[in-house]
Amino acid sequence: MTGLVQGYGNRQVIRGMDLVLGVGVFGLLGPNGAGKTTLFRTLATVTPPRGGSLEICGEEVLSEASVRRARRNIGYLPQDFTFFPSYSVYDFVRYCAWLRDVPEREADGATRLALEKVDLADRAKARMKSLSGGMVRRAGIASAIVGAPRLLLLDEPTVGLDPAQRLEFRSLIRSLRDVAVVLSTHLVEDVAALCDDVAVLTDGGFVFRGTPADLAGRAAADSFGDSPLERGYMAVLGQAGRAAAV
Ligand SMILES: Nc1ncnc2c1ncn2[C@@H]1O[C@H](COP(=O)(O)OP(=O)(O)OP(=O)(O)O)[C@@H](O)[C@H]1O
Repeated sequence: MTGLVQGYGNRQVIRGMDLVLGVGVFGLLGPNGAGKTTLFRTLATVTPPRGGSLEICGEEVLSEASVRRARRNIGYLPQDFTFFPSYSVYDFVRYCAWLRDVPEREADGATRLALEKVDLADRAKARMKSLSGGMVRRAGIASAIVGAPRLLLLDEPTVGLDPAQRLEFRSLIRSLRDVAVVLSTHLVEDVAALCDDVAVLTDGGFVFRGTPADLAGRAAADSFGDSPLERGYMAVLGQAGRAAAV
């Protein structure tokens, strides 16, 4: 994306953002209201940009036809995703495969594979409304990865997962090949465990981009936090806040 602008009403939320992503896991950190979900919705082509340009898999997203082509390559797990409660887990993921134009002859196999990857194969026939919160989140992850998208957008995917499930989620993400993953989280340990590249978003712009080790290196002697990465993150936010106040 180049010079991307996004907002609501008179309010600008993303202010002229440039971002190029390749294969790997890109972590997006930022406080509440920083614009992470707004950025995800724009990358997922749910909301057209107000300004600037967006290119997905080498094609600029402009016309309705280019949006449709882009969506075939995008797996998106929104922060609050919806589903038909009476659908079975299998039908929910299969429906998402259909929405993404996964070829008909591949859709059943892709659905089964996605359910296996999130360890829900044995619940395939259960109704969505009968699942626990963590299982619903795993079904959502399956709906995002079904059909092996090239761009995977995961907005706070680990919310509601228990510690064992979070570890399984990490190994699932590590097992993905040839995918650009964008992962937003409030848990810096997820970033430390998964990301090669991390950015801190605040007030609609990036105030940091680098490796998790670079971010940890930004910690100052008086920074808050229980780990080097948390202290680095808090230091970056503190510096951004002071700069904005000047
Ligand atoms: N539909 C909307 N209409 C108007 N303003 C909105 C809308 N959605 C989000 N906003 C505003 O845009 C800003 C960015 O919100 P966004 O949800 O993108 O932040 P976020 O970084 O995802 O926050 P969180 O960590 O709480 O999920 C916030 O000030 C929010 O109030």
